[in-house]
Amino acid sequence: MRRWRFSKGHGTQNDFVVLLDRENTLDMSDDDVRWLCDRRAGIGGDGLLRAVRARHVPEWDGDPDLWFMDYRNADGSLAQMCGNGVRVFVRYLLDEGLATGPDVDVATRAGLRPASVLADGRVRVAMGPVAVGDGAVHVSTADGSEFEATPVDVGNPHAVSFGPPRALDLTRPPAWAPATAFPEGVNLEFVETVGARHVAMRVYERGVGETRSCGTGTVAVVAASQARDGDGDGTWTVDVPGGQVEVELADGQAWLTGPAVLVAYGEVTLPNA
Ligand SMILES: N[C@@H](CCC[C@H](N)C(=O)O)C(=O)O
Repeated sequence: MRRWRFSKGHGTQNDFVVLLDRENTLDMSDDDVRWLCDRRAGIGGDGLLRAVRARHVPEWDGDPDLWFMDYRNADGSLAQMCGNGVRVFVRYLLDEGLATGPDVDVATRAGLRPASVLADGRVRVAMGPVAVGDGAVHVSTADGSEFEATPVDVGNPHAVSFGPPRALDLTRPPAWAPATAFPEGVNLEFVETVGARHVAMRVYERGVGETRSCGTGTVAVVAASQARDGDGDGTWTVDVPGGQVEVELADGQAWLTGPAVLVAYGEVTLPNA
């Protein structure tokens, strides 16, 4: 019988199961991830964060003593980065006494992500470089809406469509073309302007479906908006269905600030493999 301790947390209602696997002994399968993230049969979450010492991760060549955030989407797939996940991960490490704050460096598949807990409890993460791609990708949603989306790389792939997102049908996966633009899939954001440096968005996440927030998606949306408007560097407010975050852009680098909440600790018995 496999019985694992877990936590459950969220960042602007993008929610995660969190597991501690210090010495990489859990032997977690993709089926385990899917079951843990299942909202009816398991615990439920948009994704899973496994905390493992970086020395056990072959693709990590930085400080081996850091905590590595092994992020999985709810469908079991790996992703390079998760902006809301990093904030929740930092909150988890601090609450569990696994790191000391207010500054915590997190190793991810997209590289090092230095984070700081602010006086108001929010977590600010250095998200690294953001690259807005040339050209456009065609995106269409289930209700028949059509967009020319801007590709943006935030360590993971995004395509940002401009137009009021409220009425879009995101219960079914949007289509995008050409397929060669994103051979490993893409996260799709739909954004509208609310005011000066203030936008609202919805997102359809690769490996998950529509979620109530996506941290890397908010960064992609701000970078695409800045490029479109020819705006200078600065701080933007992004409304998502699950709350609000701040994104700062300066010299092609981004910082993401938002809440990180842990709501439960427990023990879970996994079904037999
Ligand atoms: N929700 C995350 C992004 C998670 C990964 C994404 N679905 C992908 O596959 O790239 C965030 O907050 O950034």
